[in-house]
Amino acid sequence: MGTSVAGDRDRDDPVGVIMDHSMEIESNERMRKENLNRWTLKFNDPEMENKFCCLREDMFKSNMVCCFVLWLLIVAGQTVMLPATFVLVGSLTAATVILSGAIVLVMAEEFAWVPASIRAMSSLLVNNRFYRTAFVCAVLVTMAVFASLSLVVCSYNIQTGNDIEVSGNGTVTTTSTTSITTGTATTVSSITVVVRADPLLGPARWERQQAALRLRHRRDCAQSWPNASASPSRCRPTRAARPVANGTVELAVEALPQQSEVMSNNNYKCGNLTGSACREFLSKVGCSSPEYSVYSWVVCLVAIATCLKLYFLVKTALAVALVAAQSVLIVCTFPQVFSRDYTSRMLTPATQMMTLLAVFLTLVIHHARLVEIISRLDFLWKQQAARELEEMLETRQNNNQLLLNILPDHVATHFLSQDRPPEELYSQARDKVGVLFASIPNFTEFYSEDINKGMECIRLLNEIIVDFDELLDEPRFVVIEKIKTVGATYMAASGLNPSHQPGEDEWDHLCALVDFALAMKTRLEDVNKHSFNHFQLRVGISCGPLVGGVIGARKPVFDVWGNTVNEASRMDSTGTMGMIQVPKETAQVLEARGFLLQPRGLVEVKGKGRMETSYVVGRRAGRAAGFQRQASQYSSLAAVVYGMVQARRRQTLRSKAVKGPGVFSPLAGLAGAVGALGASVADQGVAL
Ligand SMILES: Nc1ncnc2c1ncn2[C@@H]1O[C@H](COP(=O)(O)OP(=O)(O)OP(=O)(O)O)[C@@H](O)[C@H]1O
Repeated sequence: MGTSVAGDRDRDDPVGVIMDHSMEIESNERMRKENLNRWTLKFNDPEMENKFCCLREDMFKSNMVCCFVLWLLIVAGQTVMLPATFVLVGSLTAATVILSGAIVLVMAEEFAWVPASIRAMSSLLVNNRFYRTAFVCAVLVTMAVFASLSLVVCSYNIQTGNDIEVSGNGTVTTTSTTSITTGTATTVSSITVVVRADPLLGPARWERQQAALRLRHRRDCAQSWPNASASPSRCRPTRAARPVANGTVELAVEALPQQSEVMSNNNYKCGNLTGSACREFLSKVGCSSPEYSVYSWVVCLVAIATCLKLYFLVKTALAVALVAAQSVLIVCTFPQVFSRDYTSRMLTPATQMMTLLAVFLTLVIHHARLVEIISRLDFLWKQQAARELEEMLETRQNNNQLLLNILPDHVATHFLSQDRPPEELYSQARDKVGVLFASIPNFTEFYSEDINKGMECIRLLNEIIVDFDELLDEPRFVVIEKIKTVGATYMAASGLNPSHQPGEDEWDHLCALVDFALAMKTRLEDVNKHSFNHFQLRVGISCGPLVGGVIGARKPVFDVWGNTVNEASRMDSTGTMGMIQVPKETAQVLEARGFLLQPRGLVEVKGKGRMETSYVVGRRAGRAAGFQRQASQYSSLAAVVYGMVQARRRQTLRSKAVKGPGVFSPLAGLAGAVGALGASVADQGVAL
């Protein structure tokens, strides 16, 4: 699409704009060649074609309304320009009613008051490409057929003859008449009487001759129009007799029918009337502008073009069929209408009309092809954009998951927030935090590089650590954050997250930390049972103030520092296998909260001197853990997700173990698990 490049470039720079434009064209061209069939413009990929065909067409309704407006334009044009005969008015009214019904059907989906069955039909029409196409074709054909009926109105059969003999005293007269066949009746439209004048006739005789002629004409006129008396002007000679040549005079009388009496007939010709006489006659009978029928067809072609989403081959077929039918009407069925004497022009009316239709046909086909290409390319771009967006969201979700697994929830949230100042150092000082160091001192005895270069030992250590991690998924340990593992030492802290509101007791999290240490011991005993080992846990816990933060530009880690941390580490290193050692202050806090403690006495601690410490034996009977879970939804979801990652990882590790020893790669396993997890979380609609 080239928008990113365009975005960077100065929009006022004409060279940049031209380059962007040409890049866009080139990329569209490439996309078209790669994906679309050259002739049918269908997608090369059937699946893509299927998807495209199943798209709901939002413009269908507006296109149909547009067609209806164009029909009203045809109606207005024909009503104004053509004689308002029964056939014309009837056909236009019928077509308008039919098309109105079609529009109501199309729009029915929008209105609640329309019966449900009609709304269902409407919805089917809008959503199903096949029905939609058939419907549009039916509407366009209806428009074209009814627009063509105006031609029939212009069709009259005008015949001429010399069937009227007028004789006077001693004079011989010939007449020529023009008659119009209207339906079954033939009426005389004009009589031209040529009288050979008798030079011997005196003025009185000549007058009598004229009177006789008028009389005769009135008789013929009355025969043709029984109700001529109602409109005597019809049978009145239109001009006085005039001498023509060589002693002859011409007396012309015209009896023109009223427009309302003109009936249609398929055989139309101007008889022996030519040139201006023909045009004059036609203007009197009301069919002086047959080209308006052709203009109506042109409007029908425009209506085809307005149906933007109609498949271009269907549009082409419709337009070609319409123009072919119209050509047949012009050339074969009604040739007289378009073959009047237009000697002053270079092209006959028929040729002019055919040229006009050919030009519009070409335009409509070209437009249809362009619209089809654009809408299909647009579809491709949208598909690509949707794919990229999906990938982007997945990557983002995976990144978030990784961050949430690496950092404590509240720290990850801080780094994921949009309004965080860039390059800002994250650190936090907390007053009342618990720190735990839990090590397996006899793991070093177990570790041997003889078995698969130590991989099996690492695998077992990993199993143990994963077991400890799983404990953190329990709601009661939500206030505990794993900080890291150093060798076979597990380090965790409680009360770090400022968003965890303390309950009644601000040291609840410390109690949870001690419970966690007890649970770790139980887990390790389970591992021992299954692996026939005798690992023992040595735990040191301390509480007090510390500083937490993220350090490092590459592979940043969250860590904690301070005397409390050092003290906890020392409690571990100076502790006893299988025991939880705490300093005096921590022991007091725990004792007050129902823990059973066994004083150890004074212990020499590096850098501190002699410290009074105690062992935590467990909870006193009857004092259950009083900690109430106060996790935010965010962190509980993160815990669930993390648990799923770990479960998946364990499963992978176990299945690998069953298959045989292999190289263990925790990061690869984690990345794979996060990838799979991202999908599973997305499936469950969990928004983190
Ligand atoms: N953030 C931390 N992560 C891991 N261990 C820590 C951390 N902070 C302190 N310790 C550990 O706590 C112990 C006590 O630290 P302290 O700074 O008091 O002593 P030290 O002089 O560094 O002792 P040593 O020489 O035994 O490491 C150290 O063994 C240290 O490894």
